[in-house]
Amino acid sequence: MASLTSKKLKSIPAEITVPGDKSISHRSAMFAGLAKGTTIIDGFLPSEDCLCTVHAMQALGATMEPLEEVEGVGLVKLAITGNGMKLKAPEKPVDCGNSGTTIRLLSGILAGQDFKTELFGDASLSKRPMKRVADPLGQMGAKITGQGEKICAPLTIEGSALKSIYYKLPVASAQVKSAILLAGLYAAGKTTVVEPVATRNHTERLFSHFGIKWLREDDCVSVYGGQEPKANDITVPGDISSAAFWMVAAAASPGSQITLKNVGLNPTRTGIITVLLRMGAQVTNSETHSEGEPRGNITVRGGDLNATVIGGAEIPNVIDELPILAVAAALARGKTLIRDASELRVKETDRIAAVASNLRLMGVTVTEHPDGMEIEGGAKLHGATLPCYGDHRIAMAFLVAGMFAEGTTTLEGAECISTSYPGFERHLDLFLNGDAGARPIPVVSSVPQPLVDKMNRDKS
Ligand SMILES: O=C(O)C1=C[C@@H](OP(=O)(O)O)[C@@H](O)[C@H](O)C1
Ligand SMILES: C=C(OP(=O)(O)O)C(=O)O
Repeated sequence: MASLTSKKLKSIPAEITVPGDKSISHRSAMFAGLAKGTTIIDGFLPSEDCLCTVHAMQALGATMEPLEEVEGVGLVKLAITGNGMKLKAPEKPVDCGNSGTTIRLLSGILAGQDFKTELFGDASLSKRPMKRVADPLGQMGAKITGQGEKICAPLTIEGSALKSIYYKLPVASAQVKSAILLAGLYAAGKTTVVEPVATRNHTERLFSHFGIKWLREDDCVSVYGGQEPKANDITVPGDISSAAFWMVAAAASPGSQITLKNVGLNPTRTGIITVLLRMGAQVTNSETHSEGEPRGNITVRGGDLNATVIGGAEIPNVIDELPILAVAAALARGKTLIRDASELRVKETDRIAAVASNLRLMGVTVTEHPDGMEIEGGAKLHGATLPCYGDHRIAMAFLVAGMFAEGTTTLEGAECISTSYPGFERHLDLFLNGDAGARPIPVVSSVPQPLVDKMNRDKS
């Protein structure tokens, strides 16, 4: 198993451009595969998770042409050609890898097909609850079966002619909301999802981009069935959830400054900026583009961080950033409380238990609660050999923690980082060793044949 090592940080680079947004890349590939005609996706995130979505859409009848690759990162520009909303039955079970977004959103799309599909994933995905999508999609008329009470993968999805529903989400989840809205496109009439707390709205924004009408009234999001996405080229902004690691590294380094270039600034995702500001970092953003998915540069100036409380309606907005915010809390003065975040227990691993255990191994006092944790900031961190629990966000968060610890910190099983951040190691190196060893990242515009073969592998 690959391990990655971190040590005291040498310098904060002036600028970093993180790869494309994961949520938007998944959805772009799905919508493009449902549209008749060709959509060019630029700034695509070629992470393991998003490639699973591309392979799935290929297995369901869409075609994909690779257009541009960045060395050490992967395919960042591709063309997807769909044949409309009616997909082709796949020849074999569809592999969703480690990706909750892939399996849950695809379930919504497959609920409206006239065939049966099997979806499976890796050991981590197979433990995550799919009942949250099986229940509403079942009410719409699809037949979804899975393993045990939580209806875990492998799932079988037997699509049918769907009926629309009015559904109150029992948990704040953009994946569940999106699965229902996607199924709503296949249902007669108006499908409405009521959110207990607002979650990321990329599906809605992409509906607009692909010409699908939807409406938001208070806490309700609705879509009418019978609409079909229209192919429309898209440029994906950088992922604020990936930028978060470097934002915290800079925020906790008084006197330093970093600019994260071309990051998505959708207000349903920028909670990390609010939290870091509250903790005492200086954070500014300059929006360069406000249509569709807003984007721009984020500049963080480090300072002495103070403890805070993170909870309530803020949680869905920082859900994937909580591991690295817990690291920020360990570096801050005072006791930070994270609450209302029990959803962290059903991610790639139990992120409350994993963060608490790894922080303790580095010398931090942490009290675990069912829905969060209390972190005593200000202790001197010491390096340690830590597990990732197969979770990319745990791996990256603790490699950043290692930059503030005495000695070295080793994350075992760090290959899981490719789930969301190809090229992470090269960026980490800029912090640990400075610019000296860095090479410019070449863009290869004609994609090498082995990659073309790899990308087309699942078509057969
Ligand atoms: O819709 C999405 O793209 C996502 C929603 C969130 O999950 P939940 O919907 O389970 O909260 C988030 O944790 C995940 O990384 C991506
Ligand atoms: C939870 C995550 O993703 P997913 O649910 O798509 O596996 C994540 O990226 O942190």
